[in-house]
Formats: sequence, C-alpha cells, structure tokens
Amino acid sequence: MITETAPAKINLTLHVTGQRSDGYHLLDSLVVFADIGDQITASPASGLSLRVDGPFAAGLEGDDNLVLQAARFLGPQRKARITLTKNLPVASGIGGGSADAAAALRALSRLWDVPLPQDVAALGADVPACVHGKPLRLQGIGDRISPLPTLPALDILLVNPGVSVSTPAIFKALTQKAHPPMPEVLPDWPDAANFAGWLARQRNDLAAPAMQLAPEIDAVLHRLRASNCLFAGMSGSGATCFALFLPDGYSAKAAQAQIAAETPDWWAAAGKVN
Ligand SMILES: C[C@@](CO)(OP(=O)(O)O)[C@H](O)COP(=O)(O)OP(=O)(O)OC[C@H]1O[C@@H](n2ccc(N)nc2=O)[C@H](O)[C@@H]1O
Ligand SMILES: Nc1ncnc2c1ncn2[C@@H]1O[C@H](COP(=O)(O)OP(=O)(O)O)[C@@H](O)[C@H]1O
Repeated sequence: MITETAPAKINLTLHVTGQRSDGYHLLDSLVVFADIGDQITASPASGLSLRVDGPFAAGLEGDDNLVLQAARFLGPQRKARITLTKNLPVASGIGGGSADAAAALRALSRLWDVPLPQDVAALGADVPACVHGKPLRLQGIGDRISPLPTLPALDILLVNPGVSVSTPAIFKALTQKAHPPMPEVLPDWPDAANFAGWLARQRNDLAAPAMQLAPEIDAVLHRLRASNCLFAGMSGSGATCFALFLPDGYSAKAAQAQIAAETPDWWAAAGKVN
C-alpha cells in the first residue's frame, strides 16, 4: 500500500492582475504548504474505487472527486483501491481538492510505475502548484510556477469559521479585475520578521469580495491578529485564514488551543510551513 500526504496550500499573497477572454483570472501569488493536510492511500485492486473518511468526508464519495479525476487522467482504464482521509475543510481556500489530486497523482504514479505528467493544469488551476509542493510564485492562471528559494522558518495556524466559500462566486464578485502584481524580483527575506513585514505590504485581492459573501472571515482575522502572530491573512478565495508565528513549536499551538476553546465551531489546526 502506498501512502501520500496532501498538504494544505496557503496563498500568503494573492494579487489578481487581470482577466483572460475565457473568464479565468491572471494571478500573482506567493504559495507555501503546511504539514497539515489530507492523506491518500492506494493499493492494487480489480477496479478503480475511492473511499473517503475523516472529519470532512461528507458528500465527497462521488465520481467527480478530484482524486478519481486524477486517477483517470493518469491512467485511463487502470485500477486501484484508493482511500482519502479528509482532514481539511472543503471549499475553504486551501486547495484541499487540488492537494488531493496531486497526492493521488504521486501515489498512483508509484503504484502503476508511470511518470508524473508534465502538464496537470486540466485538473484545476491549483493542481500544478500542489504537484510542486514547495514554496513557489504562481502566475498566469496558476499554470506558471517559479520555485522560491528557502523561506525563513515559520509556524502556522489555519482557522476556518465553518463556512464554505465557492471560488467561482468570489471571482465573480470581484469588481476590479486588474490590480498591480508583486514586485518583479522578490526580495531575499533575511528572517521571519522581515518576511512578515513584507507580507503586510502585499494583498489578497479576493479578501474584500470573500468578506462580503462570508462576513465571518473578518472575525477570524481579528481573532488571529489579537494573538502574538507575526502576520495574519486570508488564503485563496477564503474562508480559511492563516497566522504566521516564530518557529518555536509552541506559539501557534497555544493560539490554536485558545481559539478552539473560545470558538469550538471553528476549525483550527497548527503546524509548520514546509
Ligand atoms: C483561488 C485559488 C488561488 O490559489 O485558490 P482556492 O481559493 O480555490 O483555494 C485558485 O486559483 C483556484 O484554483 P482551483 O480551485 O484549482 O480552480 P479551478 O477549479 O480551476 O477553477 C474554479 C473556478 O475559479 C475561477 N478561476 C480559477 C482560477 C483562476 N486563475 N481564475 C478563475 O477565474 C473560474 O471561475 C473557475 O471556473
Ligand atoms: N477531494 C476533494 N476534496 C475537496 N473538494 C473536492 C474534492 N474533490 C472534489 N471536490 C469539490 O471541489 C470543490 C472545491 O473544493 P476545495 O478544493 O476544497 O476548495 P478550495 O480550493 O477553495 O479549498 C468542492 O466544492 C468539492 O465539491
């Protein structure tokens, strides 16, 4: 049996710089991954099947699950028994489905001994980034990936107010489509505090429309900013927000425990930035 993790994707910045004639938006985003995620297992079988368990499994066992789409994309007609343990909230701006698709591609390429395809964008705009799986700058509609040098070490806390947010609805609600990109050459951040200070001068252009559709996001950001984090923002199209902490292995977990006690309806998970 082969096991692969599907780490949460976090957009530390998300600049929407334009819109193509097919409606897809041009992005400029700094993306990292966390050691918080879903898990995929794959083993030999006489058919192709998917079982989903875990806290956010509800409603995901359909044929349109991105894991099954990835399996058919990699090996039409091939067979495997796949399980997905769904720990990440669904439709929450941390690319859970895309991360699952990327983990399924990795697991099945090992099981079936076939190479990973070069171009996986047909599975979703975030899938190329999730296949890369390390800090990156994402441009185009998500298809242009530039690896980033090692970032300062950071701990991270992810918090979702229990509201699912539709990515297409947020893009649709975005009124101004052309915002400035990040600087062409990104700085060489010497430490976590300097990196956090730089992030505070960047943007997530989807935050305003997301907050209009899901006002709970504002409460999450306020709560995170009241912790001793270095920086807090919203990931992707929301509603999950992140807070970055010094990598002491303690502060992010302490904030998570406090938030879980105060607002048990919110999902909160602490870990490291990978
Ligand atoms: C916004 C981002 C930022 O990383 O993340 P999430 O909030 O989904 O996590 C991604 O671009 C989401 O990627 P992904 O969720 O794979 O998107 P897709 O399934 O390909 O597209 C869903 C819908 O989002 C819109 N879309 C997506 C990507 C893009 N560059 N422009 C768009 O306009 C389109 O309306 C599209 O039909
Ligand atoms: N394995 C999967 N995990 C989560 N969502 C999935 C999966 N497969 C298909 N989906 C569908 O994809 C949509 C987007 O989910 P998700 O990838 O979690 O969003 P986001 O990228 O905003 O975090 C959901 O509405 C869900 O129905």
